[in-house]
Amino acid sequence: MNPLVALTVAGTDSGGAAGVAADLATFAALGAHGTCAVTAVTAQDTTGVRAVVQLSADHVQAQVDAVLNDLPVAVAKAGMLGAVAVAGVVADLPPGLPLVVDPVLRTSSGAVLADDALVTAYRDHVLPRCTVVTPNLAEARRLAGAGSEEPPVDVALALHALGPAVVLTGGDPEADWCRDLVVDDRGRAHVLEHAGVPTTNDHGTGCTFSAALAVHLARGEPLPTATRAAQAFVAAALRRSAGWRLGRGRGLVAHTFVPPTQEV
Ligand SMILES: Nc1ncnc2c1ncn2[C@@H]1O[C@H](COP(=O)(O)OP(=O)(O)OP(=O)(O)O)[C@@H](O)[C@H]1O
Ligand SMILES: Cc1ncc(CO)c(N)n1
Repeated sequence: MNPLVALTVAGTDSGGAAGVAADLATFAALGAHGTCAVTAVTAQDTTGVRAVVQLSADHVQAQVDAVLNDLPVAVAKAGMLGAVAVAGVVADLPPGLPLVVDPVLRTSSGAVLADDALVTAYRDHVLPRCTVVTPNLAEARRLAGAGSEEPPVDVALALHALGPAVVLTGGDPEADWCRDLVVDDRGRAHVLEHAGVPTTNDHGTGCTFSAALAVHLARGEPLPTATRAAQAFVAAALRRSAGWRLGRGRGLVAHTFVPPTQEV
């Protein structure tokens, strides 16, 4: 039997925690074959982003075409896009292909990965095309043009009004409970609460979550069920890396699935 094939359109993280590395590791862990179209190459580690080389929209399109013309891709996810023209490539993915968009506007270390023109392109072209968008609250407010006083449910509903279902993620290393707010395709809101894992080794959670969500949706699960499964996948990964002491900055969410072979 063939595995499900998933495509990520995203940037690389040289530290191996976020972006394409997280997506391919997550697809593999869930039994899917991962393919990728790289949008940008970052020089990045646990302390932050040092440099970014943006790939041309033509080259991103060429990677997408190579994959789609050869392999039976069942679902796509988009992470860092980096440029308005690349947002256009994502918006032009074949209309029937389910698409999860994790808007990458700024990293947790503070690097700005999207300017105002790219935010506008997300709002006008990418969100109306995608199946589900998975921003955190700061990203959701920026995409919706909402102020800090607007309640999260209203922000999520404003994004839903642009077209997609929404999972507004609420990861918090200090909270006993994390709350992800789901607005399904019919505009019904569900708060999906789960136990927080007390760890600051959480670099890469957003990418890992949206990649896991894409695989579960492609298997036909309704959005709340797929969200629960993706939450559980991230929580297990966070528990696995909670004791790691790797890097000088914010540590990595685990993408290893067998016990470590060497301690450092
Ligand atoms: N400490 C934690 N314990 C349990 N679940 C967590 C924790 N941190 C994040 N999550 C979960 O991980 C998923 C991704 O959410 P998060 O809010 O971290 O995304 P993000 O802010 O976009 O991540 P990133 O910083 O990688 O961009 C959500 O389901 C969230 O609840
Ligand atoms: C390449 C890349 N994509 C996404 C994120 C989001 O955290 C990141 N830090 N780097």
